[in-house]
Amino acid sequence: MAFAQETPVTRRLKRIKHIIIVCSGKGGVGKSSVSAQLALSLHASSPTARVGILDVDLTGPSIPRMLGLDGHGVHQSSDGWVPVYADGSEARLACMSVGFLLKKKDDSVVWRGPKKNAMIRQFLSDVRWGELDFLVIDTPPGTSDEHLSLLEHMAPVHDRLSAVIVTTPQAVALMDAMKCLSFTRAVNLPVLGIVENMSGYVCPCCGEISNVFSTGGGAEMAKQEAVPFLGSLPVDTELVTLLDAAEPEAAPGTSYEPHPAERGSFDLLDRYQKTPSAALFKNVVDEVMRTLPKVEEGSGS
Ligand SMILES: Nc1ncnc2c1ncn2[C@@H]1O[C@H](COP(=O)(O)OP(=O)(O)OP(=O)(O)O)[C@@H](O)[C@H]1O
Ligand code: SF4
Repeated sequence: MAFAQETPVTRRLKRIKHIIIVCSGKGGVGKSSVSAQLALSLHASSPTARVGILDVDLTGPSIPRMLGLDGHGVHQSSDGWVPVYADGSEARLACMSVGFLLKKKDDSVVWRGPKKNAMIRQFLSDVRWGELDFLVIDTPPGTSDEHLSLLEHMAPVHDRLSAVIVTTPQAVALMDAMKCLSFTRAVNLPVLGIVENMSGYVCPCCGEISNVFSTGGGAEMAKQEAVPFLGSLPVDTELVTLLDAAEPEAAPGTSYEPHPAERGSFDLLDRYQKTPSAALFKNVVDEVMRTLPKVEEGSGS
């Protein structure tokens, strides 16, 4: 697609087919883990899928840890920032996060709006994503400056944008998810669907899913608001063990000292596929694939 006026942002984004913004009304409902799983599952959906994940949760970047990429840094090439690849030399799962710019992973980011806006513009204009089928964007909880900056900078590619809303089944989370949905309507951002996370509990012994608390609120909300329901994901202890403890792999007999340009070599992709969550998330991806053409067609009209 040609743009009326090519800008540094459109120059990068024109080679990205679909951009999925992951939002939640409330913190801690699993937005980052859903973003990470969406990227991992889209990557696994085809041997040629090219996926990027951009973490714009600037004050709480958790994507590097979840993908086992903590400790990596950003490498500057003559053509911009090189993302860190979570799948090693295959280079089909590219990741960029403010976490890669911090000297220490526990450093905090205390920035005002203009600095956050500049960082987001730089992520969109300077990262050498190359051709991507999907770019998944993990955003901060609620509706923030970061969301507005993203939408402003990506206005020329608005017809490729859509949102996934993550909620948990509890009433308070659903109320906040409703606010998130109102925001997407106010800014004319098409919604791919709602994911209900932490819906039930997978027994680590037998894999049976028990409904410890209420479930089904996300599906009900989707029905009432006439948006697609993408699926329910239970609390999965295997997933926590994998994503929360993900550490970069050290070569045998060495300590891990990543070079900024080094690519990830972590076997997280294979291990994720063996969790109960991966099988359930495949249904979410199937729904995403079904909904995406309808949503994008609608946004272009
Ligand atoms: N389905 C799940 N099963 C088990 N643990 C989960 C699940 N979803 C998320 N978690 C865990 O819950 C915690 C919070 O998840 P996550 O960081 O994804 O939430 P968030 O909504 O992005 O939070 P924040 O508000 O900090 O951005 C993490 O430790 C994560 O591993
Ligand atoms: S779900 Fe089955 S294995 Fe798990 S605790 Fe209950 S009875 Fe035991």
